[in-house]
Amino acid sequence: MAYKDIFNMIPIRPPKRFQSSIDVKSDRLRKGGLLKDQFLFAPDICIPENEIVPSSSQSTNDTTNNSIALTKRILHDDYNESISTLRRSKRQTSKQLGITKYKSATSFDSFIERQCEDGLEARHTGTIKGRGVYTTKKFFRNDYIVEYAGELLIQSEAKQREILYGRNHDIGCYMYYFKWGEKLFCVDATEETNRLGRLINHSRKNSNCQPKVFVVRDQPRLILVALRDIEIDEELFYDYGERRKDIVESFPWLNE
Ligand SMILES: C[S@@+](CC[C@H](N)C(=O)[O-])C[C@H]1O[C@@H](n2cnc3c(N)ncnc32)[C@H](O)[C@@H]1O
Repeated sequence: MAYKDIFNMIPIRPPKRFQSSIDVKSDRLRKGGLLKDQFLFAPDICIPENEIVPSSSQSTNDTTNNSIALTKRILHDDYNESISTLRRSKRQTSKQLGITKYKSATSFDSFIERQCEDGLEARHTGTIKGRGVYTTKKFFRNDYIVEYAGELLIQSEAKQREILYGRNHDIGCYMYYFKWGEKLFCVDATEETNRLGRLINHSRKNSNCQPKVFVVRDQPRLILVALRDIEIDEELFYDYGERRKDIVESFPWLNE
C-alpha cells in the first residue's frame, strides 16, 4: 500500500503548564529529582487510506482476530528480523536524524509509559464511522490525550501486512505511517486491544487533536495532543492526512 508524502516537520511548543502535578511528581521521583532531558519532534503523519474498508464490524469477531493471528504467524520471522534491525539502528543522534530538539518542561513520557487514557471513553457514534472516542474530562490545548498504541514496524513489514490485511474485508484500517529521521515506520494497531488511540476518527475540518511523534527510550511513539481546549463529551478527531485524489474520491468522508 502506498503512503502519501510526508509534510515538513512542525515542532510543537512545550505546554506552558503541567498537565497533572501527580504525573510530574512521579516523573521526578523516578528520575532522581530531575526532569529527564527530552524532546519533542513532530513530522506530520499520514495514514494511508487507499485500502480503507468501511466496516460496521471492525471488530471483535473471531474471523478478524484469526486473520491477524495468521498474518502474524506468517510474518513471524520477518517480524523478529525487522524489529532487531530497528533496535540496531536506533542509536542515531538527533543531528543524524535531522530533528530539532525541544527541551520540554512537561514530561509526556510518564503518560505514555503508564498507558494513560484518563478522561476518555469509547462509544459507538451511531453513524457510519463506527466507534469513536469521547472526552469525559476537559483537556487544554497542547495536553497529552492518548497514545496511538500498537506494534512498531518498519515500512517493508508494514506493507507486507497490509497486503494480507487487505484480503480480509472485515479488517479495518489501523496502520499509521510516519517518518522518523530518514525512515518510514508504521504503528500497526489492527489487533483489537483495549487501547483507545486506535479508535479516534478522522476530521479534516474539525479536528481537535493532532498526532505527534514523541521519543521514549530511543523509540518513536505516536501520541495525540490537543489542538485546542476540548470540552467534556466532545468526540475526538484528527486529520488522517490523506489527500490523494483517487482515495479521497473513493472515501469522501476524508474531505469532511
Ligand atoms: C482508525 S479507525 C477509527 C475507529 C473506527 N471508527 C472503529 O470503529 O474501529 C479508521 C476507520 O474508521 C472509519 N472512519 C474514521 N473516520 C471516519 C469519518 N469521518 N467518516 C466515516 N468513517 C470514518 C473508517 O472506516 C476508517 O477506516
